[in-house]
This record gives sequence, structure tokens and C-alpha cells, in this order.
Amino acid sequence: MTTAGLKSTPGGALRGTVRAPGDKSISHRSMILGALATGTTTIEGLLEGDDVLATARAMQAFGARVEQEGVGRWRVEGKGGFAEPSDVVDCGNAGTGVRLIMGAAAGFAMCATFTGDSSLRGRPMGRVLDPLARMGATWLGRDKGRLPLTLKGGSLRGLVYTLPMASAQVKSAVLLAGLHAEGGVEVIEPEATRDHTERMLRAFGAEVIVEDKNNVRHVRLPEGQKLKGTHVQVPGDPSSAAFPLVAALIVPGSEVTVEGVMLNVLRTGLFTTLQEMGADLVISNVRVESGEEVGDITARHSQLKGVVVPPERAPAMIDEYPILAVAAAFADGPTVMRGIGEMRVKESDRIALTAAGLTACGVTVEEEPEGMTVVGTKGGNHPVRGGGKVITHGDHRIAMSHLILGMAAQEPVEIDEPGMIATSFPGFVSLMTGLGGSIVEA
Ligand SMILES: O=C(O)C1=C[C@@H](OP(=O)(O)O)[C@@H](O)[C@H](O)C1
Ligand SMILES: C=C(OP(=O)(O)O)C(=O)O
Repeated sequence: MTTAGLKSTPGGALRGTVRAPGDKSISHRSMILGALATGTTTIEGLLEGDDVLATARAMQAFGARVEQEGVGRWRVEGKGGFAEPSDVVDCGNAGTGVRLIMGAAAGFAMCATFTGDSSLRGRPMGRVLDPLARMGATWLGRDKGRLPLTLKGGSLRGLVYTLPMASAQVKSAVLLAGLHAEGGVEVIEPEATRDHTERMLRAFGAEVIVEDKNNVRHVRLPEGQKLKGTHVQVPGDPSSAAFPLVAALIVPGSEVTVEGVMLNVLRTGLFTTLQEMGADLVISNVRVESGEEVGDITARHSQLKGVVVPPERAPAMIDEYPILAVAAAFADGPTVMRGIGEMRVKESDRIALTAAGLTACGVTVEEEPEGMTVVGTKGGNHPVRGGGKVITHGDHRIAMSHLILGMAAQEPVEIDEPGMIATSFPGFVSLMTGLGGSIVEA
């Protein structure tokens, strides 16, 4: 891991064609469902980021055999259930990892103690522990269910649960616990969130019934579902593809294509928003791979205009607001982002850190409790100054977003803790420099 900071410097156009790294959400789920299933699961295109590797180690701790067979190629031998881990399970930086694994583990009569890095230990786990406790699991942990905590599962009752916040992690935890709950479970989602768990449960042989009732999604997992190992082809991650694509939009003269990007509509809110801002973003070669639509996306430098992002779009782009805020800094006029309070409980308080980072780079940002407005500097007419030293609090998306900003600003932008980028996008620096971007040690 690099300990020095990194800085990106303004330079020439970005050009080329790259492949998006494997989707992080699907990579976590392929490991967890592979371990819960009976038999062999083969995975291709797995994201070998630190978050997913922590989940792979956790699955070994719960008794599965997990082996790497080549780059992105993994084999999981599931035992049809979890065995009690003999030590503390460390999920690193991964909210998705720990929350989904706690849901899965709750189905079994055993004790498991979970922890994570300092960021994960500060994140709210009550949102998962509350429904699991209603199903009959018990836990002991720090105030408000912060990690480290110990969970004891088994003999679960079924549950009909309305999500109090738009969270695919909470939905998934309840569904995975529901695999071993009497009567099954139903999750009601007032706002639809990414549906990778539902899709993958089906691919592993489970029955999942999804109904739309007055625009509210009801996801039902009947009792007694058995999972059978399968093959998972992991599509490219739209949340990672966002970085080179936004870079191409804001660096003059650029044209970048990212191939194999997942186009699940519950993930593509950023691309829709960028198109509304006037981005020259063309999607081609659309096909279906392993039940997910994927395509190639080409971005060309564009003069963007500020927009109001519909708050109901937030779940489909929740991780992309920091990089959207960077695009917005180069737009003509303000971009208003609301209904994004969930950003405050990610790896960092992302509203606060995006606002602080952009402000340090000379951009005007108005922060609200559950939103922010970025006042665009209209590209060439009032260029973004840059020059900020950005504190990331170990947040990979804050780090990458500001490094992209530095490629289009007047002065270099520096970030601390670059090692954390490897949680979701280990090849970020080489991919961006391969396209012509300049990122060097600070
Ligand atoms: O289910 C998932 O894979 C994820 C869901 C989102 O979190 P929430 O469920 O907290 O919204 C997202 O921020 C995270 O990066 C991945
Ligand atoms: C929020 C994120 O991940 P997680 O919740 O899995 O830590 C993210 O990758 O932006």
C-alpha cells in the first residue's frame, strides 16, 4: 500500500478504450451465495478489490472452500450453510460485506463476532440488526450496534419488513436471513434499490417473487429455498466506470470508451443525469450477460449544464454523487442534489467531504442536511482552480473523485490515503494514466 499521498495534474486529452472492473455488489454476493449453496460456484470477472477479498476470507471462516484459479476467476465450494467461525470475522472497509454476511449468518445456530476497519466500526449496523432481532437473532455490541459485535442466530421466524431507508444492504440481509426463517420473508421497498440479491438468488435456484403494488416493490422469499452452486459472470461496475467517463467529459479533447458496463436501471442514475446535463455519452453494443444488461459507454468532452437531480433517483446512483459533484463543478450553473442523506453514513460523511474537497479547489458548494448544491464554473470561461489538499478520511470514492477533478483543473489536486482506492478499484491509477491522465506521488 502506498503511504504517500497522490496528486493529479492538469494535462492533455484522455483517449482510449478500457474495461470496467468487476461490479463490487455482484462480486460480494457471488462469494456469499456461493458459500451458502451446495456444490461448486465458479466466478469470472470477480472484482479483486480489498472489500471483496475480505468477504472471500470471511466465507472461508464460515466453512466454505474459496480458491483463486486465475485473474478474476474464483471457485467456491459451498457446504449448503455456514459453520461457526473460530475467530473474529474482519470485514475490512466493506459495509456491503458485513451487512450481507450478518444477514446470512443469522440463519444458523451459532455465534459470530464481526469487526472492520475504523470507518466500518463507525457505521450504523442497527439498520440490519433491528430486522434480524425481530426474526429472533440476538446480538451484543457497542452503542447503536456499532462493530465489533457478536451475533447469535438460528431458529428464525419469518418477517414482513418495510425498509425504513432505501438500502439494498438491509434488503439483502433480510432476504439472506430469510433463507432459513420459518415462513420465509417479505421486504417492502418504498423506493426500489439495486436488485442483485434477488437476481442472484434466482440464478442459484431460489424462488423470489417480486410484485409492484402501487409503485412499491414487494420482494418475497418463500420458506425452504435451497441454493445450488452455479456460474457467475460478473459484469463491469458502473460505479467504477463513472470515473474515466466523467474525466473524459470534463477534460477538453477527450474521448474514452468503457466496455462491459452493467446497465441495470437500478444502478444507472448517474448516466441518466449526465445525459440531462448535456453529456455526449453514447451507449452501444448492449447485450445480456448472466442475467444483467451490459454495454459499452463512450464519453466525449462536453459543455455540461447544471440540473436539478430528482431525489427519487438517489438509490440508483447513491455512490456516484461525489463524482457527479465533480462533473457539476465544470457545468454551466448550479446542480442541485437532494434526498441524499444516506451519503452521510457511507465510508465517510460524503456530503461533508465532497463539499470540503470542492471548496478547497475553489468551487462553491452549499451543503444541506440531506443534500448539496454545486455551483458550476462553466468550464473554460471560469475554470475550476483546483490546488486543494483533500482529506479523504480513507474514503475511496472521495479520493478518486478529487483525482479526476485535478485532471481538468488549473492546478494539481492532492489526496491522502491513496491505498484505500483498492477497496473498490485497485487498477484505478494505472487505468487513468493509461488513458493519458497524470497521477503521481504527492
Ligand atoms: O447492496 C450493495 O451492494 C450496496 C448498496 C449501497 O449501500 P446501501 O444499501 O447502504 O444503500 C451502496 O452504497 C453500496 O456501495 C453497495
Ligand atoms: C458505500 C460503499 O460501499 P460499502 O457500503 O460496501 O462500504 C461504496 O463502495 O461506495
